[in-house]
Amino acid sequence: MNQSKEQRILNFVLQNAVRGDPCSVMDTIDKYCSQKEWAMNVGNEKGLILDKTVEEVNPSVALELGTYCGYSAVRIARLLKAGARLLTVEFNPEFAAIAKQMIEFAGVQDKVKLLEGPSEEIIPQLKKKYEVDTLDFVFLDHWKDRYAPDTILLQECNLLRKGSVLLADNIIVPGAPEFLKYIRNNPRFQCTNYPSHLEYMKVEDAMEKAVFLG
Ligand SMILES: O=C(NCCCOCn1ccc2cnccc21)c1cc(-c2ccc(F)cc2)cc(O)c1O
Ligand SMILES: [Mg+2]
Repeated sequence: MNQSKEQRILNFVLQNAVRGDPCSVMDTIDKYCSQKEWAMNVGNEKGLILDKTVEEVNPSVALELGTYCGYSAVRIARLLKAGARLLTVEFNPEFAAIAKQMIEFAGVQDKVKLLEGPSEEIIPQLKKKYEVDTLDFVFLDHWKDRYAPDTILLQECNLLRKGSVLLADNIIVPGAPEFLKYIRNNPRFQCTNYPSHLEYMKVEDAMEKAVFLG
């Protein structure tokens, strides 16, 4: 049975990247997806915005919604301090299996917990089942129409504290209009927009940072 694009990306990494070297894994994925097959990794341009935000927050507990092949999980985990952890949620079992191998090859598996399932089921489990108190950082990169409802759900589950930082991908393409409307009109969030480009393309995109004010 012929391979999926995600399997081809993983194979290219296994054959060309340096095991245990997260930057080598990121660069190899970016090389494949810019030269051979486009894929929806956050990429290096928006990835630098993600890096700066993670370094600024220096989270002890981070959540990612939308693992895909594990590119941004590796990107985030490589910057985490000793003892800090990333919980990353993937809905698609095939993608989760690819991401697990990607994360292990990069050598960041001790910092990453990959959770399979829909965000609306997993978010309410974070406190009790996954021993989370509050989240310092949340990267939203899953279904764009889930950004707003999941931001509301995070608040309802008391998972945000004063200063928690949300960073959302794809504000322009594919777009998250309901999220923008919700977050920019909400006095409990301080928002910042970061213009950029769609991964591997000359198409405009942007990220939105939202700091929870408590
Ligand atoms: O669609 C995108 N991402 C989402 C994947 C499914 O996520 C589903 N999913 C993952 C966890 C999870 C948890 N609960 C529910 C659903 C959950 C996405 C799409 C594009 C894109 C841009 C231009 C195009 F022409 C075509 C596509 C770019 C991106 O950067 C993206 O992130
Ligand atoms: Mg994205």
